[in-house]
Amino acid sequence: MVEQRKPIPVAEAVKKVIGQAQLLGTEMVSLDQSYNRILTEPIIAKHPVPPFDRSPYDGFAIISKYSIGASGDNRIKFTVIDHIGAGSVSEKLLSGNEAIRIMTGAPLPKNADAIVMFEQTVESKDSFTIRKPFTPLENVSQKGEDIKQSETVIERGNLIHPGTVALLATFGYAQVCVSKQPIVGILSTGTELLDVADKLVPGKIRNSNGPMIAAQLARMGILCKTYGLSADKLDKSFEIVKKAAEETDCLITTGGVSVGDFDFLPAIYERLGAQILFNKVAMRPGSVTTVAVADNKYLFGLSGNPSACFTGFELFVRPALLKMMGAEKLYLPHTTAILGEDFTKANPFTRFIRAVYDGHTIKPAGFNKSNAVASIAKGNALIVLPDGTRGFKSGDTVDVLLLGVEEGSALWKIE
Ligand SMILES: Nc1nc2c(c(=O)[nH]1)N[C@H]1C(S)=C(S)[C@@H](COP(=O)(O)OP(=O)(O)OC[C@H]3O[C@@H](n4cnc5c(N)ncnc54)[C@H](O)[C@@H]3O)O[C@H]1N2
Ligand code: MOO
Ligand SMILES: [Mg+2]
Repeated sequence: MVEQRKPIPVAEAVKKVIGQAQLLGTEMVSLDQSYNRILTEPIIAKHPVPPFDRSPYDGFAIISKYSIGASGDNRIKFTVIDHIGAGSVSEKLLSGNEAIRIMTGAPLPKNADAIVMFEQTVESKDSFTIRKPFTPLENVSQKGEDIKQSETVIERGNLIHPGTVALLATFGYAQVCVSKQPIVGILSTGTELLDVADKLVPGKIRNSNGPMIAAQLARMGILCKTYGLSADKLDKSFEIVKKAAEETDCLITTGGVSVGDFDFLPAIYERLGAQILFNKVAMRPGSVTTVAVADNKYLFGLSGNPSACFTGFELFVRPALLKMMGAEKLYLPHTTAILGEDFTKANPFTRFIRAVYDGHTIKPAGFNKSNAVASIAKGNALIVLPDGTRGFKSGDTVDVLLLGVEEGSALWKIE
């Protein structure tokens, strides 16, 4: 008799998975190695930004009150007494209608309080005239206008992206405290599997799941240990899984999780004494996705079917690894979009359809069965259709999860 499995809703499955995450420690990395890592402490402003009042334009620094009364009919003249570029400080004090020629980024001279852009002047040798009055602080980039001293600019748990790198550099973080990364193993199970470089022979296919998952991890900045291929032999597979689980924080297997005669992952989990969090999710593809925990380590039993495998990674593995790294934004960013074509197939389970999203409209990325490969390659998003009996029409608004976005969302929006 085939085993009857009880499907649980996707949201519940996600919750169960992230509930098991064991926090990894922290480590220091150099700033140039910090991209894509998770900050373990907030970035607090060590000084104001900018650190001094400065000129945002190429022009002249003046004392604004000496420009009062300037107009087209009454041009006021200023005499230039010094000349500075960014990186230099003028030691001169202005008096009356004196000005300092100043370039963008240079600090405002001591008693100047306004900047006149070159375009606002008529220049002669060592002097210029203006035709409008300037107010105090006009055209001045003020100290702290971007960031106040001691302000928490970025909270801990955020991903370090190029903007974060710029901020860290601004405050002089040559070393950055980030969370350690999980050691993740990948094992592709299936007697039918060949290596990428192998020639096709009858009944066999090349392993596409292993390299795909390695790339999904790489997209998160995580390296992996590859355990290669394992034929569907219970004892042998058990030994490899046991060893791989010992050597990693998280082992991702693909294939062998369903109810087939050669689907041995359920038996392997049992032999390991692993706690099964679930072995059926009310979703398509990936309904047979199984997640277990043994010795505080994750065992992700992703389906062998490529689209199911891909989806299982994005929905479950990704947030779990991010949670282990102390990240706050665990989930694929959610949006809604207009369905660009009919999708009439009814859904007994929540359906995740690999799709092409152009920022407004979204369309399924072609052949969309669980065993499809092309749609994974073509898609940049997942359409999420709720369970129910009706199909969906072109023009309907649908839920969308975005793929490949650097930083995730703190909220899970799918039931
Ligand atoms: N009687 C039932 N049969 C099946 C059920 C079920 O509920 N009752 N579930 C179906 C669903 S849904 C899926 S999905 C698959 C899941 O199967 P497994 O996770 O056990 O995976 P395999 O049987 O090992 O392989 C499935 C399919 O994927 C191909 N595959 C496997 N590994 C790779 C790889 N590394 N690269 C590329 N392709 C791979 C494999 O050759 C099979 O074609 O079970 C259904 N059956
Ligand atoms: O797990 Mo299967 O992918 O639902 O089709
Ligand atoms: Mg199977």
